[in-house]
Amino acid sequence: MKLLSPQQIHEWDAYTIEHEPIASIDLMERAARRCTDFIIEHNFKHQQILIFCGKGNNGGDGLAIARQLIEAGLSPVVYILEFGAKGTDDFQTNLHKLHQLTTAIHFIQAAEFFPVIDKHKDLVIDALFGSGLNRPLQELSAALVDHINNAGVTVIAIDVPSGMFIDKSSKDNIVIKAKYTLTFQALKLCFIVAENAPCFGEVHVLDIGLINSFLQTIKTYTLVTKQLITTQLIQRNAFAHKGTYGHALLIAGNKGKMGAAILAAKACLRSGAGLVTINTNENYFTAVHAALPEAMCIDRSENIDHSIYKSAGIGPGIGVNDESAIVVAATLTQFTKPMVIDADALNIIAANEGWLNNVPAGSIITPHPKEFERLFGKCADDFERIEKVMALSIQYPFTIVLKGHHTMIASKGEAWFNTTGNPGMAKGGSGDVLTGMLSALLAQGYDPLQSALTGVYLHGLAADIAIKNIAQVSMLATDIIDHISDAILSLQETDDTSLSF
Ligand SMILES: NC(=O)C1=CN([C@@H]2O[C@H](COP(=O)(O)OP(=O)(O)OC[C@H]3O[C@@H](n4cnc5c(N)ncnc54)[C@H](OP(=O)(O)O)[C@@H]3O)[C@@H](O)[C@H]2O)[C@H](O)CC1
Ligand SMILES: [K+]
Repeated sequence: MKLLSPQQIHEWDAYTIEHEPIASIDLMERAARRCTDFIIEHNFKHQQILIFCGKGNNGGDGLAIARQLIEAGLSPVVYILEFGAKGTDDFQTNLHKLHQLTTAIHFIQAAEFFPVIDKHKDLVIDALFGSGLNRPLQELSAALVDHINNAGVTVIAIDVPSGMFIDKSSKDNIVIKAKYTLTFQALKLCFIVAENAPCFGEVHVLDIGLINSFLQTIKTYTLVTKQLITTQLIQRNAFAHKGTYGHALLIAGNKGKMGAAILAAKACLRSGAGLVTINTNENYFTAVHAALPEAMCIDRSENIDHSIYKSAGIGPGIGVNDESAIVVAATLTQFTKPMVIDADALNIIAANEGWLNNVPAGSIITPHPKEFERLFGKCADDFERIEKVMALSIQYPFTIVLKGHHTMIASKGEAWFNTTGNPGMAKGGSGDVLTGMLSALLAQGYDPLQSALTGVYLHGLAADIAIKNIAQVSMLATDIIDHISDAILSLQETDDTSLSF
């Protein structure tokens, strides 16, 4: 599934109108019908539905919803934000139809016409502005959105909360705070970024029958879904032995942080690496062997024969200190195969100018936003960060995994956003698990981008499976590891639950 810009959405609309073919007004009717069905099915216990409409097609949707609700026996009241200009053709057609059914249509020309909103009795449908928003809300429209937000009422936003841009930052702007957003046909970038989360609430993607073949021609961000991942899986060979699936080296752990190394190593083995060796201080070998007998250890002060390892993961729990910096510098220059670089290894690279240029081609770096900032500087907002990641993925020969609720994976100017995972993962150790998983996939011969997409997806999926039986607040990184196998097994099932959002 792809994340389209407003222009691409508009073109998709036009493509469907021409090729289905369907009249634009009928497409609006279909979109409105999906929203009306949602409202009726959810059986909101509110006594009064207030529908706020602009005069574009988003407002047209609102008018069509009002009519369909009346036809279903409800009595919504419609408020139209009046700027003096005529509405779009489909808006006007729907206004005309609505006038035949009700007189409860009010025009708002000034703040004195704002209705009193009772949060206990009213349900608000926000159809003021949709994908046609081209500037921040100001004056009357901003005052109306403030008025709705201040009422603390349940709001259902149609397509997008009014005031929210689809593909650029709306930070510090006035935006509707919706409890539900009913967006048409596909997710949009605005629902992927954390900065918009307080405004979009629960996002439901409603299928309005736009023609999917249009998407084949579109180059844009893609969502990582089950379908994408299952097509990339490498099947195990019946004649395989432990050497077939690679030996992963994990340069991880240090005094007080051996847990990071053990988590990474266990995740690495659970994700299919044939052999795992942890490079750490000799003093901690016993801890590793007690917790994970399947893992081997080599001492950090020894010279490493890099040739025997198919992949390396460096960073979890190594600490930012001179000894670790020496290991990072040596590994960057001597380990010529793809590696996963995480945590303190990233912090060490960030603190040493020019080291980023030594990262071997085909590697994967996995910063969270703070580590990203240390490496590449501050960004004003989430959208600027996404653009920066895109530019960096062209500039550098490595894959960037920017961790977050919808982890972004970028390589060579193309980017994907993950769809699995949950807030239970916001706990120490989750990142170490991911490093182990990615190292395992590289060791098995997945290419770096495939490893990043598959590893990130499975990591989130394992956590999603874990919370079926564990409260999100109680989930541990170990629980993610314990469900990696279930996640892999579930890829063999045919239903595609990953598309739900
Ligand atoms: N495939 C689909 O997704 C479908 C979408 N539908 C719905 O259509 C809207 C998009 O409708 P559109 O008419 O293009 O745009 P809006 O309704 O969002 O906006 C209308 C006009 O409002 C003006 N505008 C923009 N920003 C502001 C602002 N800050 N303040 C005041 N006015 C603003 C602008 O006109 P200007 O001439 O003033 O620049 C907009 O053109 C989509 O979101 C869906 O809800 C279809 O119903 C079905 C298919
Ligand atoms: K809206």
